[in-house]
Amino acid sequence: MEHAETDPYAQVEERDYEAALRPKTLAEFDGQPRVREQLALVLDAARHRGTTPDHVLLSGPPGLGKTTLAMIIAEEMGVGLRISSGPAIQHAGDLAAILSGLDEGEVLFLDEIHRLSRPAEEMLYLAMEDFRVDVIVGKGPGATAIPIELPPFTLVGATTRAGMLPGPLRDRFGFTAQLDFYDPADLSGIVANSAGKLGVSIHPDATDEIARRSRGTPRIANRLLRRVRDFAQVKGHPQAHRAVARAALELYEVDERGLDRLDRAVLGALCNLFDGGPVGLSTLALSVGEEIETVSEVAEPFLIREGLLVRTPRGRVATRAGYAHMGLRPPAQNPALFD
Ligand SMILES: Nc1ncnc2c1ncn2[C@@H]1O[C@H](COP(=O)(O)OP(=O)(O)OP(=O)(O)O)[C@@H](O)[C@H]1O
Repeated sequence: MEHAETDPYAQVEERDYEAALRPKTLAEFDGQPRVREQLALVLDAARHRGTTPDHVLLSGPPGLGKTTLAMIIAEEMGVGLRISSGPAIQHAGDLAAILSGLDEGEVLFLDEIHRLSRPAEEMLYLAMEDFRVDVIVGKGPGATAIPIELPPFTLVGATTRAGMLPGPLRDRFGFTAQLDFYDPADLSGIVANSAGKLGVSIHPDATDEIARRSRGTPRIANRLLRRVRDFAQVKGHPQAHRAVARAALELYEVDERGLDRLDRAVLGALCNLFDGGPVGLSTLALSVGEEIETVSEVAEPFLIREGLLVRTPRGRVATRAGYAHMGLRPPAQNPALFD
């Protein structure tokens, strides 16, 4: 999903780094106060009733803490966690195997749940509602459905696109949370905590600088912290202060507002190649050599939120602020441009 690291060794390192920094409990989870409070209530209610918590749907852009929250739910309930994802489950049989292997009370985390195949999705309806799956044996008129009882479990589904989930699936989640981008103060706290876990000495000015450039996303904040830490170490600064953070982030092409290479490429292409638009998503993605999903789910939500780009029915359009940010002058006559 994320575009930054493509080297497999770097990916493993990145995963270990993320795992080391993941908050383990709800109390350690910074930001998203509403979601935290609501989720705490869902978990408390389940503890009171002595049942498994309701199924939970988490939606929001990548890197905001969906996987982390799934892990926290299992940790807080003192149960095991199984992890899979929509694209990994090709056939309904794959899902039946996962479900029937669950232990009582376990949490099943399904990432990218909007990408489940139709038969798997239908199997999930029954599993979520009645803790049962019907396994079809045989073909044609002789086929029979063998019901398999499942232990009660909690499904935690994650999606970057809640709108793409079919209604019947969405309706079967007892609790739905939309994760929002984090504000800089929360991100600054996350960076300070992460620095503490890593034993990195960092000045609050530098955590603020990192937070401001992290696009509202903890994953990016932690990643930028790593760049700043490396830079400070290599250049021999015992403490990372603001100037060190700025120099490190400039080196890695993260600008003042947090736009990275991909964001600038998308916005630059929109302004320079397409006169500000409107242009279709697939053409725009092609022009920057990226997957459509990467552009629409990683770059665009941030550019839209910053008021630099707008999605219209006719395609993507740059705003005047977008032009200004790229240091470009908007074309005199493009009636489609937004203010
Ligand atoms: N609220 C938070 N407080 C502290 N750290 C956080 C928080 N949310 C996320 N993180 C950190 O950000 C990183 C990414 O989080 P996570 O993997 O949970 O995101 P995600 O929403 O599941 O992303 P994706 O959709 O790409 O899988 C992790 O290292 C995690 O520790």
